[in-house]
Amino acid sequence: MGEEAPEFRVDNITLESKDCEQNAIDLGNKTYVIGRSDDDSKSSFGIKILDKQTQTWVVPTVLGAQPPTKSHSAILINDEKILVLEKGVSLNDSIWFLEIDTPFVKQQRKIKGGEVVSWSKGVLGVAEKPVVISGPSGVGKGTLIAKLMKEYPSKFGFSVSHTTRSPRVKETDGVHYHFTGRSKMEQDISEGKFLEFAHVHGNLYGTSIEAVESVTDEGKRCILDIDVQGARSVRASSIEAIFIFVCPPSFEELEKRLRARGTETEEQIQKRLRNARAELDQSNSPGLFDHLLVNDDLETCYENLKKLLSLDDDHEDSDDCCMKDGKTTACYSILSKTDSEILLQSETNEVEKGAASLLALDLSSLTGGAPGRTRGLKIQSVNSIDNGLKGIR
Ligand SMILES: Nc1ncnc2c1ncn2[C@@H]1O[C@H](COP(=O)(O)OP(=O)(O)OP(=O)(O)O)[C@@H](O)[C@H]1O
Ligand SMILES: Nc1nc2c(ncn2[C@@H]2O[C@H](COP(=O)(O)O)[C@@H](O)[C@H]2O)c(=O)[nH]1
Repeated sequence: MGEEAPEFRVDNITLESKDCEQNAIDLGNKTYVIGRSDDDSKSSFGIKILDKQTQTWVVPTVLGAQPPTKSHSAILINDEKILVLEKGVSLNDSIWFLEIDTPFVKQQRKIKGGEVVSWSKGVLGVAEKPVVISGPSGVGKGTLIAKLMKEYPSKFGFSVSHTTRSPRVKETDGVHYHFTGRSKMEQDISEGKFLEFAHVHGNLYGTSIEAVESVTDEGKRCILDIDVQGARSVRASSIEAIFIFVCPPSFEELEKRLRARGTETEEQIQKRLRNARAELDQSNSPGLFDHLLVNDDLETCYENLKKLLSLDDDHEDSDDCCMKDGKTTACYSILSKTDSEILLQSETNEVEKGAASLLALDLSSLTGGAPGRTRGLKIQSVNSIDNGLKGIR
């Protein structure tokens, strides 16, 4: 429902006063007003949309973790997203994208039946695709993932799922799963906090957006251990991932492993085995899984997994990002934009401390986005203002 527009016009300008800073971004028939004003709650980053034809304001549903409320500069990147750069914080923490018409936002608009926008934090540097591992219960997914995490603790991070099933004896809340009640989980799902969820073996399981984002924020590659329904949902989302299905050498061996694990009752084992047949049938669904791995001998399977993930290659991260170590503390604001780059200008005192005065954010480097982070941001220093502005204006 829209409310009547107040009597002022907005263009691509920053509206600033002592207690209020807002950016107004025009796109087609709409103007997006981003930022906090005097009457907004100080704890939220207000967003309003003006329909210029009807002169009505709409307050959209805002998804995703939002930037802390500080002053910012903003610029339209394309008809799908706006770059919002927070002022006064280090570059690593300052880059945010407000998605206004991405596929995810379009999908959410349909679900929620109203105007929706979504925040997605930018993450600097080369980012590798998340890895989705599926396969029938008892095939050894958890065992393989545990080996990977043990050998490469700084490279991989596990997406800790939520589940309504009870913890097993050796399971810890927050480590193996977030154990939760059904009504709480259903509530969180309805509020859009989950990337995917599914009813599996009689319980509800799901991957929260936060679970994936917290791994990405640590600069690690995210591993998801989810069932085939979950893999399908992630495949249908905007997240680009590698999908691996782990098969048992035989059904008999699968049953043997499940029984030997000793964590399920006979009734639960029977249910998991019934579901295993269906999951194995779906492993060949066209376009779903990128790789099938047979877990016969554990060490052989683990070596094959490492090959799939290129862990046997000695490849280095790309060297062309001046923020490769992600440690810069300099602060920047938006200067200008071309089709391929956005120029960022450092605050004067940062140059004195030796920070690059001008940086170029390569727009072709962006991957991912809501739900989740916008990854792979490539930023290069531009030697001089003259060089930097060549072809920019
Ligand atoms: N290659 C293997 N050979 C023999 N036993 C194995 C092998 N891989 C895993 N196991 C054993 O099989 C059992 C099931 O493994 P695991 O718990 O990792 O399966 P899972 O696929 O994660 O199951 P779930 O989906 O139910 O969580 C464990 O007891 C594990 O030690
Ligand atoms: N769709 C999802 N499936 C999940 C998730 N977390 C785990 N799982 C799958 O559930 C079964 C059973 O797991 P268990 O720990 O009870 O043995 C297994 O296939 C997992 O892959 C999730 O977040 N979403």
